Amino acid sequence: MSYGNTFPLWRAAAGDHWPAYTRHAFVQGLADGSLPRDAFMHYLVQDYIFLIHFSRAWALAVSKADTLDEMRHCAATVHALLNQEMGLHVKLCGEAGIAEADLIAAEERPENLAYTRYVLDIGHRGDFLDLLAALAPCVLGYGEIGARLAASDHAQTYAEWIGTYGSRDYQDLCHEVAALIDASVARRIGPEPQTSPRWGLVCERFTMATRLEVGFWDMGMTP
Ligand SMILES: Cc1ncc(C[n+]2csc(CCO)c2C)c(N)n1
Repeated sequence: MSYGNTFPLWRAAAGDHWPAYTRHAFVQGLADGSLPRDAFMHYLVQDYIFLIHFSRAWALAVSKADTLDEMRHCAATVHALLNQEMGLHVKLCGEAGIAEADLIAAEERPENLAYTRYVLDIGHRGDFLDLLAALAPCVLGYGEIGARLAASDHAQTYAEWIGTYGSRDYQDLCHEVAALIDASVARRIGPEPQTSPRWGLVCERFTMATRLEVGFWDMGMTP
């Protein structure tokens, strides 16, 4: 299973960093239910802050876009993040006795800050495609993880999380983002992107964001 044409190339360019992210011990713990509850709650609190800054990055993509189609897609993502995806965090944290005010007041961990500010920095100094390359591991990595875990014989402990990212809706979104990436590559680099001097740099953005995802899971395991 894969998403589009560009993503498999970027994923291959990331080498061992990709499985270090998608097959991390944190992910294994979600699948078999062995992840300690306090690690999961700590991850969710940090991820709430992560999503705030990620929304800012997608909003930056709206202003970096060249076409209305790109603008519409990115604006819809900002809306979905702020008004839907963060709701899962508020709900799961609420069930554990953590109020939304506590989420907003939580102290951001450096690994979290490093990741989102890296993406924002790439977005500020690069173009739309640079920004998409830095955003892609987040969206498509969770898509891969969700699809794999949902299709496996997973424990019920974290079934809601697995169900969110393994869902048809989320998988459809991943295919849409992959199509957005493919169109953006064709538009900005051309039909043979791998021969362009830009290609290596774009792969670097993707790889660094992948490494920062590994750091985020590591952080999740140390509440
Ligand atoms: C550390 C971390 N990485 C990825 C995601 C997943 N995610 C973040 S934003 C978004 C929607 C579109 O960008 C998705 C799927 C997460 N929640 N936390």
